[in-house]
This record gives sequence, C-alpha cells and structure tokens, in this order.
Amino acid sequence: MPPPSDDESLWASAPWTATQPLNNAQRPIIPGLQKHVPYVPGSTTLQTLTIYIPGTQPPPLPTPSPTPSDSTWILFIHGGAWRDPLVDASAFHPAATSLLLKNNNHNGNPIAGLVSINYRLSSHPNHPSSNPAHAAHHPDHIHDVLGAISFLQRARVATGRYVLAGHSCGATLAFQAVMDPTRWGLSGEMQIRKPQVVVGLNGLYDLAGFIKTPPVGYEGLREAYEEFTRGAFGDGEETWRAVCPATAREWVGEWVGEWEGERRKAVLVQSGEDGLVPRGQLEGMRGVLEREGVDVVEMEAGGGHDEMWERGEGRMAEVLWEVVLGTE
Ligand SMILES: N[C@@H](CC(=O)c1ccccc1NC=O)C(=O)O
Repeated sequence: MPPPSDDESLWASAPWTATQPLNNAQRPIIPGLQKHVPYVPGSTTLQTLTIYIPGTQPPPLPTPSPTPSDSTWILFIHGGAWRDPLVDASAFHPAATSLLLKNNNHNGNPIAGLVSINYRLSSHPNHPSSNPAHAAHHPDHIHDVLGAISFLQRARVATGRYVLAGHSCGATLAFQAVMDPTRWGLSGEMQIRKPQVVVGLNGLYDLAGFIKTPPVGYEGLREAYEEFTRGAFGDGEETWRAVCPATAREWVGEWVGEWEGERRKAVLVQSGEDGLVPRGQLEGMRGVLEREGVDVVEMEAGGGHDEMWERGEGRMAEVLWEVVLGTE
C-alpha cells in the first residue's frame, strides 16, 4: 500500500466525535460530528480547523465526501484583533451547534458542513508566550486562512458555492481571502476557489482611517487600535491601507468564481451597540463593494462586540442561517 499523503495523514490524525451543546447538559446531543484537524504538516497549535458535519455517520475516511451541489458549506474566521489568545476557533461552537440543530429541523438539510479556522496570532502584550503560534506577523494570518481553505478544497470541501464569514478581524481576513493571493506574496498554489458570499460581522475594514480619525465616542480606543495594528502589520501606514479591504487598491475584480453568472454577495452586519467597532467601518466597506458591483445586504444586530457569537441563540447563527437559506 502506498504511504498516505500528507493531507490524508492530517485528516486521519483527529477522530470524529459527537457535537455537544456548551454549558447545557439538559439539551440533547446535536446530531452532528466534529473533528479538530491540523491543516499543514508540522502545524503549530493554531494551524488547525474544526469541521462539523450534520448527522451521526462519519463520512468515508480520510476526508469528507463531496458536497451535494445544493447544500452549502459555511467557513468561519474568528476575531480577537489578530492577537487575543483567549479567542480561537471555538468561538464558533455555540453558533455551530445551533446551526446543526436548525439544519436538522429543516426539510432538505441545506447545510453541507461548517468549519471554524484557527490561524497563528501576533503576540499580545498582556499574554507573554513562547509558543511560536503566538508570534505571527502579516502575512502569516492570511497565509494560514488560505492554507486552511486550500486544504479543505483539496478534500472537496467548499469547492462549490460556499459562505465565508468572519467576525471583527476575521471579517478583514475574509475579504483578504477573496483578493489575489499574490498580494500576500503567495504563489499560484495558494489559489483558492472563492466564496460567492462573504459575511462580515462587526468587521474591521479601515484601520488607518480609524487610527487617523477615530469616530466620536471611540476616541479612547485609538491607542488600542494602533497597538494591535502595529503588532499585526508593522509600523507602515501604507501597509495598513494596502491590507484593509476598504482602502486596498482595486481588489474587487480579483473576487471571481464559478457561480454560473451569479453575482458576488456581501452580507454586512454591525451592531449599533458595539463598543469596540464603530458603524463607520461597515459604511466604508459598503461603499467600496457597491461601487464595484457587489450585491450588499445589510442585516441588523444588537449587543456588544462579541455578543453575537457568545451564545448559540445569538444573532450570528440567525444571520448565517438566513444566508444559507438564501443560497439555495
Ligand atoms: N480582545 C482584543 C481586542 C479586540 O479584539 C478588539 C478591540 C478593538 C476592536 C476590535 C477588536 N477585535 C477584532 O478582532 C485584544 O485583546 O486585543
């Protein structure tokens, strides 16, 4: 027998286990399976992803089975300002269990599967660490996200229409992922099939603009923004503009895919009660996307910055469910 390929060994290195709702033993087990998979050989602790599939039967090993064309994958990128070691792929778990439950109770099971992506983080001044996974600098974060998507697509996950969603800096990363990867110094092998729908939740889209002129009410955050921006992207203001989707030059034409003539869609969500991200971030992003011919839908949300993902019944699961039903 030939030795397994790197990818096969990575998929085989984690078992499928039954999904459980968090902190609520009274509820039934959600009919789904999850697996924590490293997506590069010799991965650091953060080059892993969590994959959830509906149902109780694992797909054929080592990789998930091909997706029926009428069901949708959702890929999620967590936030935490590129550096918060307390926020990781598990941020998606409450929404994932809620989505699996909705899927189970709905005719036709529109969700093919869900993925939450970990990526290397920059260092955090309040959390000193010797873990190499916590010493990343741009473009490491987006390299990892694209590496994860490419690993999935080699296993025929999210190769058709799929939804790429991100919260906060995860929304920045989601839009960076639809740009040409050569912007990040990557060769053609990191070309991914692009999502038809990008969902940005309380997203960061213009760091230079915030730092230069923080909006009224958010002035007190200027230093924090500058600190995490320098930590992730270095000291060059030009770089900040070049990497942020509301200020990067002419990138929307790079968002192309094979959706048979259908239009690109962006769903933007910004809570009016978010004490960390002002509404102006969404407005700048919306302007750029609409000028370039992307269909933009804005959906409502309330609550603090992280509230939409902290609970299963939170707004994020509802938004993603609506988006999935809209892609059918
Ligand atoms: N908890 C984060 C702060 C953070 O996540 C944040 C702060 C302001 C605006 C956006 C943020 N997160 C975006 O991913 C930190 O420790 O730096």
